[in-house]
Amino acid sequence: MAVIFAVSSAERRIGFSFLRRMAVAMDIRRGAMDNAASSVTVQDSHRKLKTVDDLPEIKTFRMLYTLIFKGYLNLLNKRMLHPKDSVQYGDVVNAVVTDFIKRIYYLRQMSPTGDLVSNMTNELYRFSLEGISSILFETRIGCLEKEIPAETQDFINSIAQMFTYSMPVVLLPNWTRNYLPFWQWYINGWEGIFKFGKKMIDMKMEAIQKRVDANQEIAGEYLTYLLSNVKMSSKDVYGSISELLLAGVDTTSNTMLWALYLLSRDPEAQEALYQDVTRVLKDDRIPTAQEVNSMPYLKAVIKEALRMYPVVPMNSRLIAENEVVIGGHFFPKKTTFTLCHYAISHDEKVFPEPRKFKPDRWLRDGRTRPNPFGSIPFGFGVRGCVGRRIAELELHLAMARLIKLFEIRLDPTVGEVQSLNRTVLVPDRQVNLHFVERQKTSEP
Ligand code: HEM
Repeated sequence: MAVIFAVSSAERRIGFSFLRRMAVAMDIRRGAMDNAASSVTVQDSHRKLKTVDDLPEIKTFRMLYTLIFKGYLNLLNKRMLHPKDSVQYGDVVNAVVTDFIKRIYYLRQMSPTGDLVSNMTNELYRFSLEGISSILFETRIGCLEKEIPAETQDFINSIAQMFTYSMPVVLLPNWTRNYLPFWQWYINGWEGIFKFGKKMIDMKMEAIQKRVDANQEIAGEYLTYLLSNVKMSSKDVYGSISELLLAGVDTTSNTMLWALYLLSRDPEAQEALYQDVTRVLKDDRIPTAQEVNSMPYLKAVIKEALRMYPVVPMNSRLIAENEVVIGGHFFPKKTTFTLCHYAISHDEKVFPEPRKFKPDRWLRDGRTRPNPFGSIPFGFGVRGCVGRRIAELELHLAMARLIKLFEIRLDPTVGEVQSLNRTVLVPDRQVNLHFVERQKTSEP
């Protein structure tokens, strides 16, 4: 039995319920729950304060809902959700991985031991932001350069500012906004994010227009597709790109961090991963997105890291229309269910030895595999994660190349890392890793 937190917004009271984990997961699969997410509550509370148009973050929520109700999400999904679509971003992601590896070499050289990279959270954040920006904006923004361009640094600071103050903004009563500075700092963060996003999108629009004027073919990936698709207004493009940008950075970077941390403590798993990758990549070639499909252990490592540290540890569903009985408990209409992915994916009935890193449990080699709904780190259904395939592509391509080049060892000063829930699951301390080079290769 897991503790699943159920909030009844209809009766404006909070209740706790003991539910069977799988019962809730199964109901999501059957689509018993509505598709609205919990952010509605935040939207409603903001709406009381000012009109929707006055507030940048309301615009974001509203745009997300517009995207869903106008069917735009399908448009975004079309370009992202399916493995065959995400494959087209393989080269873009690989170019970012190349620069990330260059940076790892540079940082190692600068370290006293010649192989240490400190503060991996920070380095992986740069990697993820560069990765998702290069997909969304179709241009590089310089996060992996030795000196980050000032404009990009402002953008990074704005994201941090918005996240830092989102907590006090949600927790404090609305009247405090006139007296305390948090609300304004939070809004300023959003403004910085939109300013950067808008500039990137406008630049792309200008380039597309020039090509149209010159009767040239329009070539490009994600943004070009959205901008040249008549169904979507530029305002909706600004909103959706900003949303994707925010959702795609901390999630991917922290998952990569947990996977590297787990591997650094498990030389056997690391060796199995090395064998899996080198079996496919016999020379110094860069793996393609398709080749990753022939690396089952690599995929299993990422699945297991997401099971142990589901980076989005909770997500919600609102049952809007019907009352339901789950696990013998009655829930009225308009009950918001918050699923605790962390509790679900540590159920020992589904995952024996749940606290042990065992990528093998995911292998399709004849063994009984866990119930696929035992771990659903990307959520499920129409409101499941839009960026799943992009995230997996980034994680798989980066991990394959890192493990081929280096043996990863945890710096002994780090100790046992605990996870903290800060909306995403983050480490409770700075994680430093030694990247011990395996052999000389043609990588920089
Ligand atoms: C390891 C990486 C990631 C994990 C574990 C993750 C997990 C999740 C989860 C659990 C949800 C809620 C799903 C639900 O309610 O059923 C979600 C939603 C979402 N994710 Fe991700 N995510 C990741 C990476 C990304 C990336 C890279 C992007 C962007 C490219 C992205 C974009 C989104 C968006 C836009 C939503 C909202 C979808 C909606 O509300 O309909 N995510 N993600």
